[in-house]
Amino acid sequence: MPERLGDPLETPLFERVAIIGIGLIGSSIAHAVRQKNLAGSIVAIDRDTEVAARVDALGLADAIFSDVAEGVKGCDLVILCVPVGACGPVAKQMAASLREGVIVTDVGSVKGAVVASMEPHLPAHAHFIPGHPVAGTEQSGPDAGFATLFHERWCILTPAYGVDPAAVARLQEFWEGMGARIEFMSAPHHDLVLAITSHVPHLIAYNIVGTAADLEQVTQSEVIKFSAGGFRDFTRIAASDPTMWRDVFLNNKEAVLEMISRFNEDLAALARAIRWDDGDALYDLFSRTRSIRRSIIDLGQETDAPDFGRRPGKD
Ligand SMILES: NC(=O)C1=CN([C@@H]2O[C@H](COP(=O)(O)OP(=O)(O)OC[C@H]3O[C@@H](n4cnc5c(N)ncnc54)[C@H](O)[C@@H]3O)[C@@H](O)[C@H]2O)C=CC1
Ligand SMILES: O=C(O)C(=O)Cc1ccc(O)cc1
Repeated sequence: MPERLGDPLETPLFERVAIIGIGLIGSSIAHAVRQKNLAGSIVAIDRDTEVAARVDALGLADAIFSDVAEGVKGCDLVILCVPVGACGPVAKQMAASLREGVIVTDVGSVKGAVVASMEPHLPAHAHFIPGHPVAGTEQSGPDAGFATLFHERWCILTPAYGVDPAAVARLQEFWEGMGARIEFMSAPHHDLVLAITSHVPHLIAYNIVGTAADLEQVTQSEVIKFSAGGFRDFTRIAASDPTMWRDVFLNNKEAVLEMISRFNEDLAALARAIRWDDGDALYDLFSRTRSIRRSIIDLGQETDAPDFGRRPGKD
């Protein structure tokens, strides 16, 4: 296995990296870039002045801008870390300021809609390589980030056919420098896979917490008091950022709706098994799902801790 958690690079991979959107993901990238010396300098760009002030206080960047077009000037790597619905407008704002040969990438949880909204704005001299680190937490904002977020996590890249392989290799090296493992796939396939592994699970969490909160026969304090069971894990997921997840669902409609309809069918079959005392059907499914959990742990992709992301020193 290649060394992922090694020493800082002697020579940075990029001269000047612009990170647009300094929330959980943007600040984690900034920490990791610093720690591993992956870029000569870091430019942080965020439209929110309070975020910019925190970035300054935390010392996350060498320069801070609120104007995207100003901030990206002279950068050889530009990473969009904004909610997916903002990617198109941001691409439009920065297009005319992009340096010759720049690599433009993003971290959005949806790929098809991000590509469709960004690509028309980008100049031919930019190498556009969409990306998605499959690593995160329910936290958001510049204080939530940490350098090890991407360690041993997958980062999916979805370059279009014909994109310069040398640019793809450089971006791969960048993510590997932050400890991630790279997988390549098409944008539509990414959106289908993530719909079932991430988007629908978040929707289910939002829904179950909403349903519990609305129950008339159970008080709010009982929901909180007895949430030590499975419900507690759902509340963590349902605490995820509302803007980010609104954008995910509105931008991956087709795949999410397809998975919801499959999910509804399977849920109806479970309800039927309960109604007709079909214990074998329940036992069979629960045994199958238990072995899936065990194989995820065997693959080293999860610990028995409830959190998906790891926040050393923060939990
Ligand atoms: N939160 C998570 O666990 C993960 C999130 N992602 C993706 O990463 C992206 C960012 O997510 P987070 O870091 O969690 O969000 P966040 O809410 O922590 O940070 C987003 C930042 O973008 C800034 N922003 C929004 N619109 C902007 C604009 N037009 N121009 C400049 N700045 C703007 C906001 O002020 C905020 O500081 C999203 O696309 C999300 O889908 C990917 C993997 C995991
Ligand atoms: O906190 C969790 O459990 C997550 O699932 C984090 C996460 C959220 C969105 C992504 O696109 C990738 C990872």
